Amino acid sequence: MRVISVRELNLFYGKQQALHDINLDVDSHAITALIGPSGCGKSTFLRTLNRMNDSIAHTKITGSVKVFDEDIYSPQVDVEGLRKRIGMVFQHPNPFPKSIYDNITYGPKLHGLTDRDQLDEIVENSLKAAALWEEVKDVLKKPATGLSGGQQQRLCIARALAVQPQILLMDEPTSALDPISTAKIEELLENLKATYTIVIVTHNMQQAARISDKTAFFLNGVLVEVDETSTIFQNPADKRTEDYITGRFG
Ligand SMILES: Nc1ncnc2c1ncn2[C@@H]1O[C@H](COP(=O)(O)OP(=O)(O)OP(=O)(O)O)[C@@H](O)[C@H]1O
Repeated sequence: MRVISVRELNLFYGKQQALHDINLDVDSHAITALIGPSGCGKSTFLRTLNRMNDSIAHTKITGSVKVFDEDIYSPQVDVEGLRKRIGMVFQHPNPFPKSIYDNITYGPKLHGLTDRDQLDEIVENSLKAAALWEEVKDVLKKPATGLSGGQQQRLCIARALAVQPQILLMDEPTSALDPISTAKIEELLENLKATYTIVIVTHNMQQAARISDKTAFFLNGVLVEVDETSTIFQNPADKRTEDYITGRFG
């Protein structure tokens, strides 16, 4: 099933056009990887999917982004509600300077949940889903900032899951992590896709090849090609994709 449908999307930072006529569909319960050289517009595109670009001054968008058939740029859209449905995890783990427990309950409390038992359950379920529960279950009241980088990133994933999103956007979630933490998060994403739809920006082509079902290749703000990941890496249709994945540039 198609969850996100982007049509003729253009994005301008002031006079500079960063995205040109993007058309892309994202399937449910799959991992879609966005790859391409630095500055090609991957992060900009990712931010358009939950309106994170709203907070950047002088940004203009044309075209449409539909999530579950709803145009997310229509004036009636409740942006806070939208971001509850479409969670985001960033490149550098950014836990709040609070306890592990309070990091997870922050979102649910913001949305009005106060029942202690329900909050406890959310903490346990989210940490289990993010494969962190066993490591932290006895130190839930300790500061999140005391965790390792890889644990902090899994905590940020758990925090995103705590408000029960339908879609997870991830902007290079492992680029600041060591290989063991990266492997743990990749394994985690494989498991999460049974429940969530995931769109991930990655600089690491092997990572895209390992974990994603579909891969979209961006170059200079243009979506050059999107296809099954195996096709993109073994038999791309466009010469520019082939040049990039074989390391001829970027
Ligand atoms: N907040 C901003 N204001 C103005 N221009 C921006 C802003 N963010 C990005 N850009 C420009 O838009 C273009 C695309 O940048 P973007 O960060 O989306 O690329 P990227 O592919 O994610 O790059 P990287 O892999 O280096 O993170 C670049 O030319 C960049 O300079």
